[in-house]
Amino acid sequence: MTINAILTDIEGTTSSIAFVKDVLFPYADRQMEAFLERHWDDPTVAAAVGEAADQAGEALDTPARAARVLRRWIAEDRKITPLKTLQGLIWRAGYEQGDYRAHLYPDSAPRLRQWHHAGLPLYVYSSGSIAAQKLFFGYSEAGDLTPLFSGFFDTTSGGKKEADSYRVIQKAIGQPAETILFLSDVEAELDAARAAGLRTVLLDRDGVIDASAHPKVSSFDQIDPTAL
Ligand SMILES: CSCCC(=O)C(=O)COP(=O)(O)O
Ligand SMILES: [Mg+2]
Repeated sequence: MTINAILTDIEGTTSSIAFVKDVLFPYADRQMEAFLERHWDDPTVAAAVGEAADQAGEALDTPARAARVLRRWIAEDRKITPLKTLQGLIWRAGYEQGDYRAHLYPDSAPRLRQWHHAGLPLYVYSSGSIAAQKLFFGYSEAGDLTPLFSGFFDTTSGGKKEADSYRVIQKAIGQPAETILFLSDVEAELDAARAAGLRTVLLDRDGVIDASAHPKVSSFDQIDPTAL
């Protein structure tokens, strides 16, 4: 069966977990309270804080109270949409000021470019907000890769371990499920994608996974969409 589109995860797949955990998350953690103080009346920020309050089940009526909950969620790596929205807004300044550029494994950008130039539409599905994904690939170590992508999906399509999320994404991509290849480093995400009918490949970047129910590679160089 031909592959008509590739849907890729970011953290642990195109890019290292360490960049997200050791650079991006601490940056958002450090800036959260000051950012909320500066932007408290911004409608996007106010809506995200309101949504966070609903999910936390407590009043987040000051920047300090909101920051305490949001920073705890960062430490717990919670994939909660309002947290992801606020992280994306905070990371923008870091990218624009040149504090960091997004990490990419050496094989990621060349293969993404090759697949794009071969006419294969590429999509991203990450727990990071769509705005954060565009910043990530816009300010990557390999330059601006955003033109390579035909679309971006985040937790507003649902959680990455839920099969329904992949059904939503498949409909948006508009290709038969069995012609969409999903790339991820997380077995539970691949299980959910497979349950929705997508093809799957597990990225085992550090070569530490003994066995998987999914085809397993350690590099994008080992993926040939025409041979799947
Ligand atoms: C878009 S960059 C930040 C990624 C992020 O916030 C995250 O939680 C990583 O999630 P992923 O689904 O890419 O593993
Ligand atoms: Mg991942």
